[in-house]
Amino acid sequence: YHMQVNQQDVLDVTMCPSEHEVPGFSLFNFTPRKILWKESPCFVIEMMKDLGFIDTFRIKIDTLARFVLYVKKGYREVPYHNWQHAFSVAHFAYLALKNFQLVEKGYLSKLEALAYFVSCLCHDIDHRGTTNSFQQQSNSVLASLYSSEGSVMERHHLSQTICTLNTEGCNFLDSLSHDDYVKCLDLIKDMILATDLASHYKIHAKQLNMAQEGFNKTNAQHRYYLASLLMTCADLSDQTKDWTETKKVAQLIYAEFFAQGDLEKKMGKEPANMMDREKASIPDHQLEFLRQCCVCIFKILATIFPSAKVLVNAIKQNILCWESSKRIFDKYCVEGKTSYEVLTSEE
Ligand SMILES: Cc1nc2ccc(C(=O)N[C@]34C[C@H]5C[C@H](C[C@H](C5)C3)C4)cc2n2c(-c3ccccc3Cl)nnc12
Ligand SMILES: [Mg+2]
Ligand SMILES: [Zn+2]
Repeated sequence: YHMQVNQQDVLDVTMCPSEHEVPGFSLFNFTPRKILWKESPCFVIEMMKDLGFIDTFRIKIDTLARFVLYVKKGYREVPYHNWQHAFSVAHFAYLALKNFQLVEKGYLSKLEALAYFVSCLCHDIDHRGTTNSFQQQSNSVLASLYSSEGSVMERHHLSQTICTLNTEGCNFLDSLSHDDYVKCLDLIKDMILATDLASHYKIHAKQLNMAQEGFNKTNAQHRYYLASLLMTCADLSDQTKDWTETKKVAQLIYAEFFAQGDLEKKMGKEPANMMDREKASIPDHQLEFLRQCCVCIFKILATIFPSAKVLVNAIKQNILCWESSKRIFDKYCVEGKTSYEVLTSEE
């Protein structure tokens, strides 16, 4: 683990001009993918300053800058699960913290808010663009390490996060009290493991129940369900943006899925339909995913935070767009094009 981040890079980030006043930056319809890759580390620092973390936790900026640069280097150049995804997920955490006033209204403690933001930034570190089931199928090193506990990739992302914190000059949490430090790492563990979508499906009913009963701040289970919900919403936040963004993100996700499918075919394995570029019907699969998974999760969020209603509406809008683009897909697919060719062709 000897990737070097040079001192000049660290200085550039610590000196980032605070006039990063990008109009609409803290609104739900802002698309963080438009932030320049080179400037993104500065924006991470700006968001943490704006959220009050620097003062509350006496964070040294140059240590934080080095941590952020190592985390950014820790992401691979895969189509979807790259640094840009991490940055966009952390940006949603920033939006949620500000717009739902999660700390001000007592939903999260300041320490939980810090853990939430950091977990979003780190939740997919060193992702290879392949799924947990692929780790088992291919008997990867990560599977041999973690498959007995499940959530193979997520356990690896957590391990990479801890390793980065323990890298020389990167532990920006070292001014926390011992108890707060242990508590923070515990929270980061729960939050990163919560991003395994298979785990989300297991607690979805309980989260719905919690929202209907009414969130109880003194109930530890409720706090755990809310933290998990906030992680899943951040991870899926691309789906709450406008159609152009949603379509662009779908191209990246399926580029990853189909690359895995191609690999599985080479390994003599039969890929799942959603991974097979010859069989997948992208609009159908996306309509199912948005209707079965996304809308439900953001409706629970909107039950607790009424201002999240706009996010549910954005997803419903994207469902309509997938339905109308499905008609176009069906026409072209009759002519023998695969749905990926249609998705990536300029309309
Ligand atoms: C737009 C969009 N579509 C997506 C369609 C499908 C799936 C997906 O993993 N489905 C499942 C379906 C069942 C039960 C579990 C395990 C497996 C079997 C595979 C989940 C994810 C999708 N996804 C994600 C995303 C979120 C978290 C981790 C990885 C990813 Cl890729 N982020 N955006 C999207
Ligand atoms: Mg993940
Ligand atoms: Zn993710």
